[in-house]
Amino acid sequence: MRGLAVEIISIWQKTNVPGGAPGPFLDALIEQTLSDHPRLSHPDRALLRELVTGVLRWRGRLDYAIGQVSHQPVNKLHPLVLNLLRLTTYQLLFLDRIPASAAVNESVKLAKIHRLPPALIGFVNAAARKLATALPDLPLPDPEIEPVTALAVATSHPEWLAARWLERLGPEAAWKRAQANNLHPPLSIRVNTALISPATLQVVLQTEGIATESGRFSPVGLTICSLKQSPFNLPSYQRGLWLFQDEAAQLATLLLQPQPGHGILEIGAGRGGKTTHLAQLLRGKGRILAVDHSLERMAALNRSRQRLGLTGVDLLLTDATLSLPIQPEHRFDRILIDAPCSGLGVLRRHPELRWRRQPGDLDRFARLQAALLRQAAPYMRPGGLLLYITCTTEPEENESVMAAFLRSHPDFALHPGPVSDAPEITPFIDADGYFRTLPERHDLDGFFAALLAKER
Ligand SMILES: C[S@@+](CC[C@H](N)C(=O)[O-])C[C@H]1O[C@@H](n2cnc3c(N)ncnc32)[C@H](O)[C@@H]1O
Repeated sequence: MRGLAVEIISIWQKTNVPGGAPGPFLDALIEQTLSDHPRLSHPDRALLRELVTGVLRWRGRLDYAIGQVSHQPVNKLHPLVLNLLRLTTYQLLFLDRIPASAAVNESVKLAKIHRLPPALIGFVNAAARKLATALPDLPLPDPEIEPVTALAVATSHPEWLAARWLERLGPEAAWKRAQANNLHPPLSIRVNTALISPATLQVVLQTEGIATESGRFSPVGLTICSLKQSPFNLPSYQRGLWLFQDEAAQLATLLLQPQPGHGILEIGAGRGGKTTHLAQLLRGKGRILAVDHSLERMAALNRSRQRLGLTGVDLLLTDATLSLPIQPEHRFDRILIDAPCSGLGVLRRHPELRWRRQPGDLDRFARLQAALLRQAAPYMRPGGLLLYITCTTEPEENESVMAAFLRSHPDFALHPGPVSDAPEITPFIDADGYFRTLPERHDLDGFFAALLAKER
């Protein structure tokens, strides 16, 4: 298991260099490995996930500890040696069910299996032993003396993010934000209300051995209490009764208030988390044109709509920053821009993203988001609604993009007042009229949404 974990971590690191072309998602690498090893037991599968995501979540803290016992700087260590030591340190710090001696011996065994030269095997052995002895008393940087480094190391975030949040939010809120990013998110699912009600699905899941609770915020959400088997083999999943989705995403979609019979344009449909929700709300009446430039994601959306038994969705594979292949006079009742973004609001769900992102990414995404809005806006009918959603907490991709769009599109305005179709949204609308969910405040993914109305 540990060998597979190190392999996945090493592949992710090699293919996701900050500033380089985007590589495969960590989730996809884990899923691929699991499907290549179908005989792994459920506990082994769970352990593999925990080791891989745990090491990448805590990489900053682990590297700090390794740096304290290594005579070489961490960034100069052989990549495999570093990943073996990260795995060992993670086990020593966070997994008390694995004895320290076993964690140390395992790292040496893996170094030998990978045929590292004897000097490097010796280095792994010595460093792992030192870590096992030193870790319990290893002091962390003092927040009074080095506030940025202290936050970055203790909560395992890159220094640029720690510095940015300390400056913008102040120390208390910055620490809460960073700590919340290291908690495991609840297992939230969305009920396919085209086929079943939330209450009935709870009963069905109970018969399958899965206890659930009602969604805390979303009227179509349930929370799985604990999962001791692969959820994807459950009959209820295969019959399309539900899908995994954070409640923040469910709430954000409700803002658009689609009505049966509506024509909806969705830019950035991806794997269709929100497309399929919109299709549920249309109740088979109306059409959604789901646009994305990723063939792999459109294929996943296609599979998802089939599994969920939803109709009325047309797929358009195109780069939506360029002029859209839609009749110029065509108008939609609703437009959803589910914008590509830095994902800094979903670090608890995708902990590895924090090492992938760089400060310059925020402006790069803002330009992309502005281009998508610019191309879609002319297709809005007067009196219609446009919803802009991101899963980032950073103003460059949220408020600034909206302010610039509203300046250049005076026929659009922020939708005033409460959302009549979805009263559960109201507590998440801030004083500026934006929808916002925060991991540290709501135990939800960090989403931002702005609902814009086009004048009649
Ligand atoms: C936030 S994700 C979509 C999530 C998805 N809507 C869901 O709810 O599951 C943003 C999507 O924008 C797509 N995208 C990024 N740049 C694009 C472009 N230039 N044209 C079209 N789609 C783009 C990405 O492929 C990605 O699927």
